Amino acid sequence: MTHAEPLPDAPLLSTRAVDVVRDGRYLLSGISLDVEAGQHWALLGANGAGKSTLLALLGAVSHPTHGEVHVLGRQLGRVDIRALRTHLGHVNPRHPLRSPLSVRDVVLTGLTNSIEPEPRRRPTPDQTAHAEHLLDLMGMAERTKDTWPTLSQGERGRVLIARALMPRPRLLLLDEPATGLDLTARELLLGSLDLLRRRHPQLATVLVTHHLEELPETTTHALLLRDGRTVASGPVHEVLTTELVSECFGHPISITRHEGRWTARAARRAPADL
Ligand SMILES: Nc1ncnc2c1ncn2[C@@H]1O[C@H](COP(=O)(O)OP(=O)(O)OP(=O)(O)O)[C@@H](O)[C@H]1O
Repeated sequence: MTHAEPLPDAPLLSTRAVDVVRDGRYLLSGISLDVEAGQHWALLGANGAGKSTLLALLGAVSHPTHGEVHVLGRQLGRVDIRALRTHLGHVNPRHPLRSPLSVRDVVLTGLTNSIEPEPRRRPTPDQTAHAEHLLDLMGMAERTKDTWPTLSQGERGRVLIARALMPRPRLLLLDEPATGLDLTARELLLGSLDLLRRRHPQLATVLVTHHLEELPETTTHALLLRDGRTVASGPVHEVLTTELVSECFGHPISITRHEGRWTARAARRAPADL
C-alpha cells in the first residue's frame, strides 16, 4: 500500500462494473461512471436505490466488492486513500460540532478536517481570506462572526459546503443537501451552488437527491439508479426524461424543465384503478 498523489490527467472519478454486496445482497450491480472536471452529476433514485452506497465509494469511504473504483486516477484498494481524501470535499450533514465556534472558524476547520480547531494552529492571512471568499460564494458573508449554534439548518448546510471547499478539493460530494430546508433556504442553497460552479469551473460535483426540484440548474449529468442498477447515465437532457425517470422510480412521472430547473409530477392513478 502506497501513499498516493492524484494523477493530473486522469478522470476525477471512474468506476468500472462495480458491485457492492453486503450479507449476500447486491446493493449496487455493474455501476460504471466517469466524472470529469467541470461536470456536475446528480445521482437520482427512490429510497433504497443505492445512492448513498455509491456516494460512499466515490468518496473513498468504502470499497467495492467487485469491479474497480479510481479516484483521481488511483485505484481504491491499491493506495492509501487518506492522501486522496484531501482532494475530495465531502459534506457530512450531521456535522457533530457542539461548541459555539464562529462561522469563519468552522470553515477554517476544513483545512485540518477536524471538528474543533487544532490547538496552537493559527490560520494564515491567505487561508482566512479564502474562508471569507467561500462564505461569500455561499451567501454567508454577513454571518462570519456569528456562532454555529445560532445558525438555521439551511445556513449550517451552506457553511459546511464552504468548510468542505477549504482545502481546494477538485471534487465536491453532496448527499441530499436540500433535505429538510424550507423553500427559501433551498433556493438560497441551490443559487449558491450555481454561483460556486460558475466561479470555479474546474470543480466537479456529485449530488444525491430523490427530488428533481432540488437540482441546481448548472447540473450537467445524471445517473438514475433503481435497485442498485443503472437505469440511465449521461448528459441531463438525455437522462432526465419522462420515460427514464418513470422507469427509475417505477411509477409514471411527468418531467418538465423551466428556466433551467426541473419539476416532476407523479401521475395519479385513474379512479377505476383505485
Ligand atoms: N451496510 C449495509 N448492510 C446491508 N444493507 C445495507 C447496508 N447499507 C445500506 N444497505 C441497504 O442497501 C440499500 C441501499 O441503501 P442506500 O442508503 O445506498 O440507498 P439510498 O438510495 O441512498 O436510499 P435513501 O434515499 O433512502 O437514502 C438499502 O436497502 C439499505 O437498507
